[in-house]
Amino acid sequence: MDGPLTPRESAKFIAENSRDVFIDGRGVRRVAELLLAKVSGPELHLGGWKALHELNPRAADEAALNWVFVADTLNFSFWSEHDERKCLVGYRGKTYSGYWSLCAAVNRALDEGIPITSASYYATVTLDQVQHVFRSDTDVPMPLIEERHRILNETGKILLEKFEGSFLNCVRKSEKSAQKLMHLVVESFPSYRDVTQFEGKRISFYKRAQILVADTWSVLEGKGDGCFKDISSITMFADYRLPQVLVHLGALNYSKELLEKLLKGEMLSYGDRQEVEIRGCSLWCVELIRDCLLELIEKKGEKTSGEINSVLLDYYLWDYARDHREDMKGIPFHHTRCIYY
Ligand SMILES: Nc1nc2c(c(CN[C@H]3C=C[C@H](O)[C@@H]3O)cn2[C@@H]2O[C@H](COP(=O)(O)O)[C@@H](O)[C@H]2O)c(=O)[nH]1
Repeated sequence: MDGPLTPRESAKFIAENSRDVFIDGRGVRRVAELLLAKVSGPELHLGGWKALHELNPRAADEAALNWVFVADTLNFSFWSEHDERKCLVGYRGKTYSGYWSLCAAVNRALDEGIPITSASYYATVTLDQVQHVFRSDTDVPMPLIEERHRILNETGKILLEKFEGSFLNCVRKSEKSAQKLMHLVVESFPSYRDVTQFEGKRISFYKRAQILVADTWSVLEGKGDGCFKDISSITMFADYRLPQVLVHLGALNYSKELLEKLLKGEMLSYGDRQEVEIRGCSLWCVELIRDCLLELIEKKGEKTSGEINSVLLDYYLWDYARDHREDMKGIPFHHTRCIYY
């Protein structure tokens, strides 16, 4: 049986058939112009992954790669039903929420001597131990903690069986191809199979597999085993934050019916038509923003600090969403509880 459409093909197909989510061409251009001012700065540069985020590893070694692998294996579903009551993790004097609460908990465990990034540990870690490692400072636990436990055991066992317990071996098998690494991860680890249906076609987003490839490229600083010649074929990562920021910036719009549903906080299930349209149109929107930005760079002869690709645009927009949480309060994000994003 043929595989699903690639994430990029999926996004194009969804955007062409979407009924409740729309890309705004003027908004795309406005975002590209916002980004043009940043192309020579640190935010749109590979080095930003370490320079701008204190919780990310500083090193570019096997241990740092195993850190990235665990973080991206658990990189899903941090949103809470009531924003004022959520999981928080205090680490080295700062309090972290959302995705960063996961990273803070991983670093806290390592500081406590718990080898949470070692497959030989998490392949058989117990639920109690996982609840301890990812404990919250509030009475709201990290969402889907049982699923996280199941996925750690499953993923750890496979990493031990197929890759001698080291994600570096998985990276090396991909021979410096981002696409090969993405597909090797999806084939090897079931929890990364972010695939669903739309209008009778099998489509893929591979959100966690793509961000794993991107974070591998970043932690290895684009050098050695992380020198992916095709990193620009990786698309943005279809999560629940990027749609929110794209709507906030005017590049994406929802139908009245969908907006009302989201404002009420109604849940969408993984694979629902509207959930797929939100993810697919967001992905395609970032591809169009990238195309427009590359045109502007060409036209204006802007100096860039390296190759501009969808990975760096995604990182920038995700960080922008984090930094503009207050301004975005009125823009709902879609609530889907799943292990894929
Ligand atoms: N599209 C996209 N989605 C991303 C990320 C990241 C973390 N990457 C950072 C780490 C190092 C790099 O420097 C990146 O800045 C997490 N997520 C997703 O967001 C959601 C969590 O959001 P909140 O509840 O607000 O924390 C959840 O679905 C999670 O899977 C990204 O980069 N892009």
